[in-house]
Amino acid sequence: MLLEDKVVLITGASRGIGRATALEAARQGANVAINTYRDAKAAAEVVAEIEALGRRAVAIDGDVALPDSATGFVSAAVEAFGRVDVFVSNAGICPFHAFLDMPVETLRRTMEVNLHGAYFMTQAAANQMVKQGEGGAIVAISSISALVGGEMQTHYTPTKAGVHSLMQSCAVALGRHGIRCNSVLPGTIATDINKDDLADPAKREYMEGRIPLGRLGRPEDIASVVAFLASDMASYMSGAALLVDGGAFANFQ
Ligand SMILES: NC(=O)C1=CN([C@@H]2O[C@H](COP(=O)(O)OP(=O)(O)OC[C@H]3O[C@@H](n4cnc5c(N)ncnc54)[C@H](OP(=O)(O)O)[C@@H]3O)[C@@H](O)[C@H]2O)C=CC1
Ligand SMILES: C[C@H](O)[C@@H]1OC(=O)[C@H](O)[C@@H]1O
Repeated sequence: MLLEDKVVLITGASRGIGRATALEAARQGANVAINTYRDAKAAAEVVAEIEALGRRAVAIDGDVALPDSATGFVSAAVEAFGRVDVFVSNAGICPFHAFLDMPVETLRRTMEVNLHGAYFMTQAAANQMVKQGEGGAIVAISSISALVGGEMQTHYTPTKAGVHSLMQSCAVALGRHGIRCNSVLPGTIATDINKDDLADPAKREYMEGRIPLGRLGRPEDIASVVAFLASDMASYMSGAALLVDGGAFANFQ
């Protein structure tokens, strides 16, 4: 097992990639603290699924856009499990919208959840790891969108480039403490975040057609890579970005 007896914290773990990552961490032997936001029922289900795998879990409610949610999440996790070994910054939103009439509030909220949220949470987790003095691993879910644009994602793609950049700078800032910081760049993974966008059969077919492996990603495709980066198997990786997209980025023509 890659994460035996580690304490793993994950934001936005009620569903999608966060949920799959929480379950994979438990399968790999970790006890898991999940941050959730609006869906207490889904949070309770994830906790029950982790417990069914024989590991311990707690769910802590909080909007990642608020600095207090970060300190609250980390202190609740430490209260439950005594320490933090791995932090996964996953929570994110992507309300598709055109550029020319982007509502200010949509731009602001996307920046605050995706980028400020990753910043506050990473900072709180890192402070706990530094206090423990035994290093740690931080993995942020960035995106293929850190590298390429999207017509309806002008507010979103900069946050994903920012998350990747945050991990690079944190790798520099935290290396002396033995804390590794890396990002994962998923391609198109079928989750609720793009359910409406991909409900258009033409858009779905186009996106699938871009992928050499011939299918959209599944949350589990990302969870296994996060587990690897969080584990000692990746002990000399820091400041790196792993693209997990079925080959989509490489497919120019
Ligand atoms: N799916 C994809 O194709 C890709 C996704 N990503 C990134 O992966 C991450 C996860 O997305 P994905 O699983 O697809 O999407 P989902 O919509 O399935 O899940 C998003 C999760 O984030 C949580 N969340 C949203 N806002 C907040 C908030 N303010 N505070 C705390 N939690 C919040 C949601 O909680 P709640 O249930 O309460 O709303 C939910 O658990 C995102 O950062 C996304 O940008 C990157 C590349 C591709
Ligand atoms: C929400 C998008 O469908 C998804 O998220 C990303 O980061 C990529 O742009 C994916 O296509």
